[in-house]
Amino acid sequence: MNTLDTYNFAGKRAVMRVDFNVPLDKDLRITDDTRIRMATRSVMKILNDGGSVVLLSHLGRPKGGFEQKYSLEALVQRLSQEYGRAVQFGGDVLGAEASQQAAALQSGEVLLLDNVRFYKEEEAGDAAFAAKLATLGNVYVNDAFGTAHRAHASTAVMASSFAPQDRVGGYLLQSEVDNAKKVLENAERPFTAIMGGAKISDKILIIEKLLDKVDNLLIGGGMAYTFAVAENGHVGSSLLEADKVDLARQLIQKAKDKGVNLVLPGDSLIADKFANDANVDVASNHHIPDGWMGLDLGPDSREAFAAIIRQSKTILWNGPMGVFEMSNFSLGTEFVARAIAEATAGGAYSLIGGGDSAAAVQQLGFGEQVSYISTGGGALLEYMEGKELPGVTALG
Ligand SMILES: Nc1ncnc2c1ncn2[C@@H]1O[C@H](COP(=O)(O)OP(=O)(O)OP(=O)(O)O)[C@@H](O)[C@H]1O
Ligand SMILES: O=C(O)[C@H](O)COP(=O)(O)O
Repeated sequence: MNTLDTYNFAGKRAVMRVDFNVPLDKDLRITDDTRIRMATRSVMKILNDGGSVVLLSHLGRPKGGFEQKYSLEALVQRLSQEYGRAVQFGGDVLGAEASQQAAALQSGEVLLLDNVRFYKEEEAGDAAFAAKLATLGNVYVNDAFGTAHRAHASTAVMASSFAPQDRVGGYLLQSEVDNAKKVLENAERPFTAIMGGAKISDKILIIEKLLDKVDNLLIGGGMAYTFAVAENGHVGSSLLEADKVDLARQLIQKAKDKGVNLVLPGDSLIADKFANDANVDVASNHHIPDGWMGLDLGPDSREAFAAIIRQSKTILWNGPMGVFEMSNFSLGTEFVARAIAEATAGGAYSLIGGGDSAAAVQQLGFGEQVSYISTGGGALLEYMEGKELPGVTALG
């Protein structure tokens, strides 16, 4: 892959795919700007070389066609502040204004175009659409790691409109791949993976893959209750994927066969409704009363999880341990985050992936105390599953 450091952008106009799919509140204010900040080094390298930049991104999942709530216009001010110059907004990616503004860019200038997903052709990976996007610049830079698992027009297909030497991987893309490789290929032992979040169905492939790699696999969050049922537990009204119980049973058996220490929570904080002001109690994960649901790790499990994490040398974490958005059910996630920070201070390598776990680590103030927080959710998991990332492959 060509890297930014080996390319001189003086006099060049880079069309750069970034993943600025950042969360916005109802007033269209950015609530987490991590993905913006993480791409800044790449943008500044091009500008400092004397090049100009045309930024392409998606935001959310529009139906195809303009929708204000998915417009990247909401980012212009933040980007201008980030790059220390007025970022121009060119609107519709295929509009006349966009191509005129792109053509008129001077050295050191930045143009942001609107959401590429306002065209259905983006997600379809349409070749003609991709070729039009490619006319916006004379060198293609992809720094959109978070979207590298999508074979879309702007993330992969348009690369082929450029000569191989003019397809460049950005710093973020490169460092994400390097960090993921470190865990996949050179993990120091004990290697512990912590999986949480809502659903097993999203994470089956990664769990299976990890069983070949890790010493400890800790499973928390909503998906733990399907495993509890697989062990003949009673989980009340906790989150349950009834059609995945057999699969959970198979994963438990596979872990045994492979000698992996699969750890399920022994207890949970249970609530009588899905709300922060619910009545709360503690129960064994196998004996949750009817009408109650497990919303966080219980006191024994959070200690047990933390103890294993503290003794680990490589740690991969994806998905919160409970409904951490509600303050009364965030303690399990906080224990895990703190234990990871402690292990990291003691020399362990820790990689955090997934939008919610990354947000949790930042919110709890441990952002600076882990080795790497990935900007990828699905992209990181797919890479870890051993799948090729089209966004990376397209760069050659
Ligand atoms: N016990 C539980 N019951 C219900 N929901 C839960 C439970 N534990 C965690 N969750 C929910 O799971 C959600 C996160 O799951 P998800 O699988 O999306 O995590 P992620 O992989 O970190 O995030 P992303 O998909 O954004 O990358 C959170 O909203 C959290 O409230
Ligand atoms: O947030 C993400 O994971 C990326 O921006 C990809 O978004 P998508 O899942 O809508 O393709």
